Amino acid sequence: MDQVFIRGLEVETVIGVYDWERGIRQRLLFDLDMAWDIRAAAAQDDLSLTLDYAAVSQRLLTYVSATDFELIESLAERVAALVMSEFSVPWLRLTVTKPGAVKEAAGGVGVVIERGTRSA
Ligand SMILES: Nc1nc2c(c(=O)[nH]1)N=C([C@H](O)[C@@H](O)CO)CN2
Repeated sequence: MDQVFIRGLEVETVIGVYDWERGIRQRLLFDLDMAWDIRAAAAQDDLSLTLDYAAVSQRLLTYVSATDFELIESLAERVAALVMSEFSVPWLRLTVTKPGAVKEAAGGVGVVIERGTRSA
C-alpha cells in the first residue's frame, strides 16, 4: 500500500483540560500516514492525480488553529474525519503529540489513531 505522509506539522491552538490551559495557545505536532495509490500520478507526472500533501497540511493548519478542544483525542478524531472526507483518503494513521504536557517526557505525549480501510 502506497502512502503519502506529513511529519511534524506544527500548529498552535487552544487545547487542554485544565483552567490554565483554556486561555493560552499550545503547540501540537501532527504526523500523518495516508493511503494513496501513487502509480497513476507517477506514470503521468501529474499532481492532480495524487494526494497533495501541501493542500492537506494547509487545511489542517487552518482547521486546528481554530479549534478549542479539551482532549487531544477529540481533536484527533475530527482531524481524521476531515482528511478522509475532504481528500478521499481511505485509510490513515494519525499521531498527535503535545510536546510540553509532561516535562519529563522528552519525546512528548499524545495519541495514535488508525481509521478507515487499508488495502493490501
Ligand atoms: N489521554 C489524554 N490525557 C491527558 C490529556 C489528553 O488530552 N489526553 N490532557 C491532559 C491535560 O490537558 C494536560 O495536557 C495538561 O498538562 C492531561 N492528560
